[in-house]
Amino acid sequence: MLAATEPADTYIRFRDVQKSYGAVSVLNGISLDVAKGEVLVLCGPSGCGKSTLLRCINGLEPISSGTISVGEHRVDGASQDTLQKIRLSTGFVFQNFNLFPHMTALENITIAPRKILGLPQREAAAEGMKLLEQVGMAEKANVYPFQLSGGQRQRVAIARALAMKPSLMLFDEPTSALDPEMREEVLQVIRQVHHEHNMTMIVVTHEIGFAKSVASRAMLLDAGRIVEEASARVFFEHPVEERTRRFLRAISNDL
Ligand SMILES: Nc1ncnc2c1ncn2[C@@H]1O[C@H](COP(=O)(O)OP(=O)(O)OP(=O)(O)O)[C@@H](O)[C@H]1O
Repeated sequence: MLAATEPADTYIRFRDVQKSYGAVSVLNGISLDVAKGEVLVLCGPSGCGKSTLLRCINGLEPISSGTISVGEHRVDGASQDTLQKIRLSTGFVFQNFNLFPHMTALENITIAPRKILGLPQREAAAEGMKLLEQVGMAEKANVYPFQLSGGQRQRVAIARALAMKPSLMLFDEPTSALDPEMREEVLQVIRQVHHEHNMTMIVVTHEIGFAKSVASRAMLLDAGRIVEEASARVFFEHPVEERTRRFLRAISNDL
């Protein structure tokens, strides 16, 4: 049952989440709601807990206390069966692509639908080709990851995540390993995925232009605490907290 203050269309809900690695406390009382179809941009200094927060969402990291729910599922304390359901409905795109090096672009995309969903090869390949077209990579279907640029690898990784028809996409610094000229092509694909699928997304990124163009909300995390959370327009143009202003100045100077 939802509390009266919670929006009915909440897809991800954190309540007072704490996460420690041994004696090191990494998330310190995170409470957060992400609505269905919303794009939340998450930023913060190195080591503040951004990747840990993403990994807690699909149970890759168990939390120390508090509660997390995703869709109809409670993540903390979930059975392996439930965790599997949550992970299958969550696409995860990492900084370093994590493509299988010995498989072509198309094979990278079809492997999970074939092995996990039991899709016949022909159907998986047809779906895979559609996705490669969507990310502008159809002509590279039979090419291996080492023959692709970083931006192209990341576009294949996005198509691979989409092949499982997720309801949620988590992006962990998807462009930070890329040269500046390749970043835009990946950001454009992420924008397009959102527009075409109206998918709920959390994107860890410091790309302000991208965040302004696609994010509904943005949030600054520092030392495992939410410093500021606001609409993307307010967050990037009129942040309330001095810490946010300082952070935004610092990342603008790095660009
Ligand atoms: N498996 C682990 N065991 C122990 N400590 C960890 C583990 N994973 C992360 N940490 C620590 O937790 C803290 C937060 O790490 P996390 O990767 O979530 O930060 P981040 O904000 O994503 O950083 P970055 O921007 O550098 O990727 C860091 O101090 C990190 O060293």
